[in-house]
Amino acid sequence: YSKRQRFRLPPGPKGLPIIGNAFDIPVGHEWVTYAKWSCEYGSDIIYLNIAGQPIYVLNSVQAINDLLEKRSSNYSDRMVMAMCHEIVGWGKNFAFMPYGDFWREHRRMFHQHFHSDVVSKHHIHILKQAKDLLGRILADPDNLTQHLRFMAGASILRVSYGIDIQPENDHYVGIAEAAVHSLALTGNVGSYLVDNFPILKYLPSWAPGAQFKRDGMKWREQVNRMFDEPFELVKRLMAEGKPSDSVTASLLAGLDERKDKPRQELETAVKYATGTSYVGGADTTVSAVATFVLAMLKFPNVQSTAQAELDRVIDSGRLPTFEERDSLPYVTAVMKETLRWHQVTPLAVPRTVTADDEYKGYYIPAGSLVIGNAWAVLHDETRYPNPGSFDPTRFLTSDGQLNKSAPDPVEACFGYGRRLCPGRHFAMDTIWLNIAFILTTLDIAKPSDEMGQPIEPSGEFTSGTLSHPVPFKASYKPRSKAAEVLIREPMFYD
Ligand code: HEM
Repeated sequence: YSKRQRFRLPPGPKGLPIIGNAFDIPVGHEWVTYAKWSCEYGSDIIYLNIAGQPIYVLNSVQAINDLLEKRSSNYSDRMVMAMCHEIVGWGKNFAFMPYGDFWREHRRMFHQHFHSDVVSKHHIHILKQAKDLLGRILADPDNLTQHLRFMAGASILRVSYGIDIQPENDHYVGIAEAAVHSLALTGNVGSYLVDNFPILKYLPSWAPGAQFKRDGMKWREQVNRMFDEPFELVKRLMAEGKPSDSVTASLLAGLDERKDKPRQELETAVKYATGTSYVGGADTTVSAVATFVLAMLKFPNVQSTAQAELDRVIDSGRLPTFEERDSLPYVTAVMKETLRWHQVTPLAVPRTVTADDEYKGYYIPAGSLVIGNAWAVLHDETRYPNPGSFDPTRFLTSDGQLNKSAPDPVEACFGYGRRLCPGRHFAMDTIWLNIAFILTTLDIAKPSDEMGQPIEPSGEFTSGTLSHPVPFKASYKPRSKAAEVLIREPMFYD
């Protein structure tokens, strides 16, 4: 009896011998099923096991705070996946590095250039790309995702390496996109047999059945190019006495004072830390701004209320600035609601447990995978009533100011504890400004079909670590002649 008590596990679907819950886990939108199970089993912590790998899904803000925040030192490790991290080389991305000193070095370097007090030095690049986006949308309204990718990729590459990318077929974007493609193919636990049986990684590439090794080596080259090429460019320019104004150049310059570690080791950390920013920052921002546009189609009253606020605060003929953020609480609430309504990363990035633990009388062995279900937290009716509705007023007081005591989606949408997204300030500034620029200048509406009927967006989202709105059509019209001029005229940051 005492042994059974000691190894008591949380409730969850029963599963089959050996393979466990392999067939219970839904193929898509797992976050919704996990939240449903949580209600059905009456437990905010759910247990699953896939072929012997224990998985704990946390479905409440309390469980997430208790484990991923308060016991962060035990819950900050990542699972090493043989295919993605080792063979293809995505282990260079510090978001996937095991918890420890090596990861800490990268995180510290990244933090120096993206924490809340310094992120404003990147505003000029965010402004330029947000303004550029307006013209692109207007010129080619059917390719929103492509324009958002340009906006996000261009600002992160400029900030990280000082690279101004070409409007079409840019070399560095091409390299990064090719590399990121392999992350989508290999990044999910269980996509490759070698993840469950790591011994297979020692198979030679030529061996029958080792196609994964051959693919892996090809993808590895792309990943290496993504980390190496822009970094080498910055180094070359520095050697020629023409250092770029960039995070990489600044971190490299700072290494001259470091005597605690060999130079080569520190340079590698700079390379990996800045290389991670494109992967962490490009697609995530794309998803968030696309979600905002989708919400404007489905909730036109929100769009008009936000535009009324902008018209009140911003004189006609100019764009909002970051300095005016405090005077635009409704626009800020739209950004918060965008991040809450649908999460870019509904299950964040899973953790592994370093040492055996116990929570609410349940046993959590070392090596378990722990998933914080951000979607469940941000759709918890007790904290966010009527969670399916896009309602920015949930973050406002009755007199229209930001309500400091309302729950904030940042509690879950950027992850948790020591591995909380370090790019969140940059991300929120980018999303806020793009929302403010779009609402100031453009009216977003459902386009009409041949019969003149409005085309409804499906309102669906893709599955995977990163979730995007399924592509939808929208029409965009300048809100006035002045807005049209504003979009076309160069600004001081162009
Ligand atoms: C809407 C935008 C974004 C969302 C929703 C998002 C979300 C996340 C999440 C959920 C994690 C994992 C946290 C955890 O394990 O608990 C993460 C990690 C990370 N993010 Fe973001 N992110 C966004 C934008 C960015 C941007 C713009 C950057 C870079 C400028 C960035 C850089 C990173 C890095 C470097 C990590 C790894 C942190 C670590 O493992 O220590 N992210 N992000």
